[in-house]
Order: sequence, then structure tokens, then C-alpha cells
Amino acid sequence: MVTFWGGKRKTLVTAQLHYLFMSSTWILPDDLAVPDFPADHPGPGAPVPQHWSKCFGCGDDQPTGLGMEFTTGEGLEVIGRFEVAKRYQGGPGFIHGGILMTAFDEAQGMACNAALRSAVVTAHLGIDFARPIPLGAVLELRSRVEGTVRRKVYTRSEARIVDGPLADPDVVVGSSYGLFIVVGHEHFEKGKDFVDGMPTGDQDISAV
Ligand SMILES: CCCCCCCCCCCCCC(=O)SCCNC(=O)CCNC(=O)[C@H](O)C(C)(C)COP(=O)(O)OP(=O)(O)OC[C@H]1O[C@@H](n2cnc3c(N)ncnc32)[C@H](O)[C@@H]1OP(=O)(O)O
Repeated sequence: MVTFWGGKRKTLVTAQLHYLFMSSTWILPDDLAVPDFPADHPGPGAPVPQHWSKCFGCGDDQPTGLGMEFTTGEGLEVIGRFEVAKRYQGGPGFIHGGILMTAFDEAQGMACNAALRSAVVTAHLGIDFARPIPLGAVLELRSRVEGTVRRKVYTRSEARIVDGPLADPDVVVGSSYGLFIVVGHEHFEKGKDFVDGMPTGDQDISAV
């Protein structure tokens, strides 16, 4: 077992090294607070709208993006899906690792937004790539908030192939832990000078 401090902000990461399998675990703080279940939560299976139509992860006005679609899961879980298009290729026939990381980033951000009804940005993200993911696979990412400490939001997510090549809903093909920070609307004010279009959705950042 190897323990190290990751990033300049000292996120404690413990990497467990095994002969056949490598995974990392994230040490959660002792004073973690579990968020209350929102009173107006729609229950499992409800669509979760895109947060910004130009978003590379979920926007429907971003032709090269992942086009992830989200629904609510059990409890505070959020379920995201997308198909691994040919343009997301890294090694021959398989997904590029950065694309999977983008999907986790999006999915865990959406989980924060659904649980806390607050805007968040990613501060730290860690990924375990457990299995190669072929082009054409439909990935399902189940994400949730594990708890908060002040503005810090601790999240986890697992990905499975649920349709297409190598589909097996019992096999976790990748997992992720992430620290998100709750920010105010002023955080996005700085981006308004650079944005490339007008918002088209109710929750679009530039509309807030
Ligand atoms: C309606 C709106 C809808 C919105 C939809 C949202 C859905 C989103 C879906 C989209 C998904 C895609 C999302 C994207 O891709 S977001 C794009 C990628 N992320 C960014 O661009 C973020 C860039 N970074 C920043 O802007 C600032 O650094 C932030 C805002 C993150 C913090 O700067 P700020 O000055 O505000 O706060 P602070 O410095 O006092 O820090 C506060 C606390 O956090 C702790 N800390 C900070 N960093 C780290 C770290 N790396 N490891 C460990 N800890 C860290 C820090 O120690 C402190 O802890 P404590 O002192 O309390 O103990």
C-alpha cells in the first residue's frame, strides 16, 4: 500500500497495489455531513435537465460533445448514459481515457447539483480504469454525493457497459472519486465574455 498527498491542496489518496488489479481509495473526512434529501425530489427515473446547452458533457447545442442524458436514481443517486462514439477513440477500438474522465466529471457534477441544488466546480478528480471500453458501448454512470464539509462536496461514481459490445451490467469498467466546490453565480460571470452563444435551457449558467 502506498499513501501520498495528491495535488497542491493535499488531497489524501491511498493507492492499493495488487498483483492483478490496481485501485485507489479515497479517505473521506471524519466531519462529513450527509445532505438532507430534497423535499421536492421527484423520485427515481425522472429526467435531470442539462445544466448548460453548450456543455461538452450534457449540452444538446454542442455537436462534438458527449450528449450525456441523466435521470434520478435511488436516493440521491444520479444516472448518466452516453454511447462511446468513434470520435472518442484512444487506443485502437477503445475509448480515450480522458473522455471517460470527462464523463465522470459531468456525472459527479450533476449529482452535486441534484443533491444540493447549488452550482459546483470540480477541484479534484481521481479515476480507476478497470476494463477497456469498446467503441459503440453504452456506458451508464451512477454517481452520488457522499457528503459535504463546508463548501466541499465529496462524490463517487461507477461506470458499467449496459448495452452494445462487451455489455455486462455486473462489471464495473471504471470508477471515480471527486471533490467539488460550491460556488456562487459570480464564478461564472467571468466566463460571460468568452461564451459562444446564447443559453437555450432553463438551467443554463449564463441565465442565472
Ligand atoms: C444553476 C446552476 C447549475 C450549475 C450546474 C452544476 C453542474 C455541474 C456539472 C458540470 C461538471 C463539470 C464541472 C467542471 O468541469 S468545472 C471546470 C473545472 N474546474 C475549475 O475550473 C475550477 C477551477 N478552480 C477554482 O475556480 C477554485 O480553485 C475553486 C472554486 C475550486 C476553489 O477556490 P475558492 O477560492 O472558491 O475556495 P478555496 O480555495 O477557499 O477552497 C475551498 C475549500 O476547498 C478546498 N480545496 C480547493 N481545491 C482543492 C483541491 N484541488 N483539493 C483539495 N481541496 C481543495 C480548500 O482547501 C478549502 O477547504 P477548507 O478550507 O474549507 O477546508
